[in-house]
Amino acid sequence: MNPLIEARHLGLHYGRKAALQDLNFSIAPGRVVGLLGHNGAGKTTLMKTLVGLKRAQGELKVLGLDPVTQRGDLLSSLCYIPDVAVLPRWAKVSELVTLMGGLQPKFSAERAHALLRRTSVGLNDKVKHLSKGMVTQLHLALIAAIDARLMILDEPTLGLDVMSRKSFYEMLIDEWCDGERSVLISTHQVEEVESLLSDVMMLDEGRLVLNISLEEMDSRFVALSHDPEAAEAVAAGHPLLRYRMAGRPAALFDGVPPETVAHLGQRVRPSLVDLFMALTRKPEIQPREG
Ligand SMILES: Nc1ncnc2c1ncn2[C@@H]1O[C@H](COP(=O)(O)OP(=O)(O)OP(=O)(O)O)[C@@H](O)[C@H]1O
Repeated sequence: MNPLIEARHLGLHYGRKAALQDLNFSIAPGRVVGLLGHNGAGKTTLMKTLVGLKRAQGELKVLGLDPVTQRGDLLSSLCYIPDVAVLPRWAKVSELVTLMGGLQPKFSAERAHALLRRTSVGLNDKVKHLSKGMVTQLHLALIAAIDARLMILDEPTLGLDVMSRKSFYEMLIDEWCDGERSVLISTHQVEEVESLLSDVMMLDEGRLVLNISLEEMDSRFVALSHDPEAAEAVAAGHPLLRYRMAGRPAALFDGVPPETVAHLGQRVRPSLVDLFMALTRKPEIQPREG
């Protein structure tokens, strides 16, 4: 199957600042990919590049098209919610549905109505009277009613409470993902999205430090939960990260822990958050030695 996104040696500078550095990746159909990274890691820049709002060096094909020179064609098969997404406050929901129908040939008003029935947003409501969570649900309903192959969401649930975030992701997975379409979602809610994702891409200061399926992640990374007395001996095995898991010290290894330390604790499954911390930690959050 042809990948929906194919990027080779992507790089982008803002003046002297390297925002994206030599990124190589592809996204196949039917994937739900999480794009994780600290503030300023380059997530928004990458997403803008994928939708043709920024021009990067290197080779990039999205749905087989060049996002800058073939942007018009690309936007007919791609949905994108930017991090600063806004809907016109004066508009009624029904007016937005009509507007979308005029703008997007692959938009289905019927589908939008069906999606909106899952939410507490009414067709006669005005955007300015909706809560932040309702506006986000409305936005997703409008975007998910487009029969596209790829959806790009930049921190779609920012500022929403936990219930609104949950219902947003439920609607996305139940109503839009069909095994053929792919979604790329950037988020800081690493714990919450872990169960939704098929793959994860981690950016750190513009570099792709991990690009892996959740299945591969499970088989590749191992955490060792151990007694406090074993801390020094475990540290000698050069783990990626030392941290605490369920109140006990733990160490995260890329691959099986070395024989010298494997017997010192119990092997446990590391979470995505553990891995994120290990691969992208900033000096201020590194565990203290000793
Ligand atoms: N228009 C711009 N001009 C100059 N520098 C920029 C511009 N936009 C972003 N940057 C810089 O590029 C880097 C990547 O920024 P970007 O917004 O892509 O990160 P991000 O991962 O989306 O961050 P956040 O999680 O805070 O939204 C940062 O160092 C940022 O300061």
